[in-house]
Amino acid sequence: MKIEQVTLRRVQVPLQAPFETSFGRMDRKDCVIVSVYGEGATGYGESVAFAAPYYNEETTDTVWHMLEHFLVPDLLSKEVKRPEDVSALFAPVRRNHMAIAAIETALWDLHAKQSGITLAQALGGDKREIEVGVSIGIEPTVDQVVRNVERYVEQGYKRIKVKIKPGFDIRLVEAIRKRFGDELPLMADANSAYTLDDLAVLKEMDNYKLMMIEQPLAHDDIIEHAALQRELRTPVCLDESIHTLTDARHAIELGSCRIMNIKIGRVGGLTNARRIHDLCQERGMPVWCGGMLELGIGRLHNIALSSLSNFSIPGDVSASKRFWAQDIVVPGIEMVRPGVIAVPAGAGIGHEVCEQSLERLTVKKLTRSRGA
Ligand SMILES: O=C(O)CCC(=O)C1=CC=C[C@@H](O)[C@@H]1C(=O)O
Ligand SMILES: [Mg+2]
Repeated sequence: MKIEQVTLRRVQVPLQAPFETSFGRMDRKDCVIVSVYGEGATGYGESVAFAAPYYNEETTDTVWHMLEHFLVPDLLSKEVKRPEDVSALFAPVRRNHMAIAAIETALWDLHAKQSGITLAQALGGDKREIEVGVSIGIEPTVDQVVRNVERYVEQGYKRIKVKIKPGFDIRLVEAIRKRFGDELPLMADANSAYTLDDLAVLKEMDNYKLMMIEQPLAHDDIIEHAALQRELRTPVCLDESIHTLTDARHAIELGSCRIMNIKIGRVGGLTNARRIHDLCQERGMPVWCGGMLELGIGRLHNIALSSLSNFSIPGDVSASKRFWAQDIVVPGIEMVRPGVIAVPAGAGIGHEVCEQSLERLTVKKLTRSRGA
């Protein structure tokens, strides 16, 4: 692969409406867009770290720092044959997975474009369409969340995920079941808000036929999740706890979960995401693709990844209008039928990136060239 230049842009975009989880409330996206240039093509990546370190330890500032001082200089001083080599190139770097993923995903896009194939094909995905779900934040009242669920059910989303926290859990799922019945594919995401002292509440969740409960316990735990899973009929799904292929293997072997959420950023890029997908497939564990309130670039990477066959549960891969008045990709991401998004047929991520919108949203920019 020829890589001649890299540009970093920090962009800030308001969300259509604030998004609240057990760890806080967000009202804008603040991320780094990476453009890598080579042989007349441009590959794009998008960092998924948030501005503050409450989902994981990375932030937009740490991502920028890692890219500027370590990852971009490293990449521009070495030869990379295939995007898979990037994981090996950055293997000596401890953690900072979201910074690594921001540039690794851009290289996958560049590689697919230089090869004239779709990103899904480059990854080995064969689905033409994917079923999608939506993630709904915490609101001041249960009624407001129920109204939001109604809106997204009407839009056809195939799976509804609601955010829960202690005191805003049983009442919520009970109200949703009462309004929509047991057939609605429903799950809850706790973002690590509980401990084993809350076992009674978590066991009560078993009464509501949830598809799964996501990351109920500590962000860095797989031991207590295994103990919890033994107590619950509802499958536990791990999100925050899985950073590496080894974490995934340990969680499977310990019985810490029955479903895995794969986020490209959390695991350091598409190569590792695919490895975890393959391992879960071998071990009979279904996976789905988690979202991080991405703009179009990140969403298109998620769509390509979701084209792999073991992504058998609809992921958090909602359409552009879920979060954005106007996306940075053209066309924006839309459903082709209720709850279904087409895997793009164009080379790489398959949609154009609107460079004008990017420039307008950019608050900081840096360009580095090979040999400069
Ligand atoms: O991007 C989406 O559509 C879903 C967003 C979402 O549910 C999450 C984003 C970021 C952090 C968390 O709150 C949560 C998750 O944990 O999966
Ligand atoms: Mg989650």
